[in-house]
Amino acid sequence: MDVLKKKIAVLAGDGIGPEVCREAIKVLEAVAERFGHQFTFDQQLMGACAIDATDDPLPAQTLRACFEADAVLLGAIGDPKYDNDPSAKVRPEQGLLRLRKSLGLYANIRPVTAYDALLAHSPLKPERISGTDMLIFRELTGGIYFGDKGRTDDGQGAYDHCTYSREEIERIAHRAFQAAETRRRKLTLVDKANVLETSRLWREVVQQIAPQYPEVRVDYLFVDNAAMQVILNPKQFDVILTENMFGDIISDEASVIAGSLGLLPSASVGDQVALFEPIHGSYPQAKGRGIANPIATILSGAMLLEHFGLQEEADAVKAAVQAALDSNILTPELNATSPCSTEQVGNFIAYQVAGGIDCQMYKENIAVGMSTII
Ligand SMILES: NC(=O)C1=CN([C@@H]2O[C@H](COP(=O)(O)OP(=O)(O)OC[C@H]3O[C@@H](n4cnc5c(N)ncnc54)[C@H](O)[C@@H]3O)[C@@H](O)[C@H]2O)C=CC1
Ligand SMILES: CC(C)CC(=O)C(=O)O
Ligand SMILES: [Mg+2]
Repeated sequence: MDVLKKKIAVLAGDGIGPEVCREAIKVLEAVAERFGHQFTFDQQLMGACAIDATDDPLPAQTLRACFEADAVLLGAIGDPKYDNDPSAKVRPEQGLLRLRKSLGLYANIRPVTAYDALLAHSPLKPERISGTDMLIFRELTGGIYFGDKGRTDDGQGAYDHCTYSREEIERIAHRAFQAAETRRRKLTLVDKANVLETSRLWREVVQQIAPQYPEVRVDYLFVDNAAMQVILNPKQFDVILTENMFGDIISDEASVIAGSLGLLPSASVGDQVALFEPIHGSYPQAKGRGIANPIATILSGAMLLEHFGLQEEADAVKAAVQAALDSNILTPELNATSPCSTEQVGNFIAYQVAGGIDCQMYKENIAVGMSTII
């Protein structure tokens, strides 16, 4: 087989970003070794670390590297020094939003799975969440996050405008319908059409597109009800389609079904280079402590492999993650009694991908302090 050569731009970012990216890269390197591919990783600055180095959260060099890459792997950005300073004019999140816009990443796809091995870790009743398998299509380059924002002239008020064009809705709606066709053929549009004009446009466009996908059953939920239904009866959902802010909120909420925010990956796609990132943020409280769960980023790596058309390789990563879950090789938020570190979880998954390892032996190695066996 020909050697597949791919260049991956890595924007590790802030907080736990570099720690979780390190483990995802380790796993992708194990994939390359086992399957005979060549992946090169081009590390670039974005977020608070980029502001520190260049005064710009998305330096031109970083953007150029993304355009020159076959895919982008992102950790997370954000730092409390900006979160706690509402007057800061330059902010890490501006880099992320500008990146999404510049790369045209209009569809953010967030799978939510209830793993049998973790059912007991969710605060939700196992029988309610068992078997959950939903795919959230979050619009990523429009809506209120990108509208005009500012303070009123008297300085006593503020505004954030929410706008959507028909075209912005159509392009992600088609992707969501196409995904639903390959799954359980149900699409739920989450909006606030009883109040918001933008939501009424979303309904109008989805109703117009729906006849092109006759096998897909469409239903509509207001976002407040959806927020409740997602945890009350998550199994009712197949594909959820929604706008930017609602998707941001609903997907963090849905991570409670999986058991941890540190488990949910995502793919952001558009017409150019695609980007893969965990749905969580920079979790600054965990920075440098080795407690961050790397699985969301590792699974984002699996989505990256699928994007390259490497299904067998992606399946190998998912199987290795499953082995970690089944063997309780997990970070402290999911395993309080015998927790593993970020690095140990990454090592185990990479080792599994590279050729397998006996789980019991690995646990014994961890117990005697051999944290780096790969
Ligand atoms: N895509 C991105 O880069 C995002 C960046 N942010 C930024 O991240 C910073 C922190 O924001 P927060 O609201 O605290 O959200 P966050 O997602 O960083 O953390 C929220 C909570 O989720 C849990 N968590 C998150 N990641 C985890 C992991 N890998 N393993 C285990 N538990 C994990 C922790 O309990 C944490 O307290 C802010 O500066 C924010 O702007 C927030 C969301 C997304
Ligand atoms: C800057 C935010 C929009 C990041 C975030 O919360 C996300 O993408 O999920
Ligand atoms: Mg979010």
